[in-house]
Amino acid sequence: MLNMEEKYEPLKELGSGNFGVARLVRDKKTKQLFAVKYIERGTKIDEKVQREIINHRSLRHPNIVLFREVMLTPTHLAIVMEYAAGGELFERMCTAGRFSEDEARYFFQQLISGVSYCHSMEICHRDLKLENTLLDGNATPRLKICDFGYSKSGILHSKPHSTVGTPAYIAPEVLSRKEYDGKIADVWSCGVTLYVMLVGAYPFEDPEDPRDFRKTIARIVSVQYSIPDYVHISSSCRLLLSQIFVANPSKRITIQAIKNNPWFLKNLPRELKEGEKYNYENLGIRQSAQSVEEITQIVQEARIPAEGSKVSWHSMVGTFNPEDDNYGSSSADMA
Ligand SMILES: Nc1ncnc2c1ncn2[C@@H]1O[C@H](COP(=O)(O)OP(=O)(O)OP(=O)(O)O)[C@@H](O)[C@H]1O
Repeated sequence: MLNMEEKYEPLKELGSGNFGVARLVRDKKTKQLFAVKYIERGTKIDEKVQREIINHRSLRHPNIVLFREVMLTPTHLAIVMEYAAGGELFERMCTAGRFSEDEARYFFQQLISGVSYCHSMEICHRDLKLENTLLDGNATPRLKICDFGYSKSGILHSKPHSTVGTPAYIAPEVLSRKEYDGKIADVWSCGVTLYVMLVGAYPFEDPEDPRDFRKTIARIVSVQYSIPDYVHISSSCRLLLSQIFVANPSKRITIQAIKNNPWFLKNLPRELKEGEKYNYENLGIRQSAQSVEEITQIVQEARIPAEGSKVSWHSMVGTFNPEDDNYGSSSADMA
């Protein structure tokens, strides 16, 4: 079996996250491009990493970055996945300032399509946000949900109760520290994503004091948001936002109801309509041939620190501290 260096040629760095770096590589045989996330071997490879990989592996949908395989390098665990050449949707929105309603709907439809699929596989994402959605390289870009670091499977894992996610995107019930339904909490985060695309700002942040986490929390819990006068949003879109931003999860609109909402259905691309099958084989991308057992074995092996490396005692994931007003928009595990 080929090792990482024999199989893939490294091309450039794509960026770095909490866990490590991501690189663009080319399959030496097929010449196809892939993105690889490298996580240092040793204590950084924990249950969460394993969960991310196993959950990601089971998903196969045009709006979800496709998992390909995991490999070991002498120093890192390498997660090979579909390369999204269009970069982060967040960057695109920052460049545009905000999106028109039609543009926002175009991306929102794809987001909901991907999330709905995840939920049908009994996986909730728990960290949906603009920064975790990438775009492919097409002229009419396709949205790709990535980063399953906080995902939970209803089959493999217990019901979520820990406060994870990114403050600006967190649903009220997630803040309560009681058990919650991860799928319904995902709906709220999709609503925040839609608002951010339309307005170019976070719905529950005080524009005068955006970094004051306590204020944001208070506004989330009391569902206090408004749409600035200078932003034109149709009444049907406002209605949908108001149906998503409902504090009581049992009264919040469901993904299924969003998919039947008139605003959502406008200009819905054919391929997103129920029943349309998307064929990855046409793109020449084959999904992972690795079994769950093989992946588990590789991940277990990656838990052993690389020879000669210093043992890292702390995981790189910082514990969220509400006292720290520099939380920014990055994800944090607040359990
Ligand atoms: N499949 C991919 N295709 C293209 N670019 C990617 C892909 N996956 C990640 N990237 C880019 O690589 C960078 C690092 O990604 P990574 O997932 O390691 O961290 P992150 O998402 O920024 O943060 P974290 O995982 O810590 O929340 C990001 O800027 C992201 O845009």
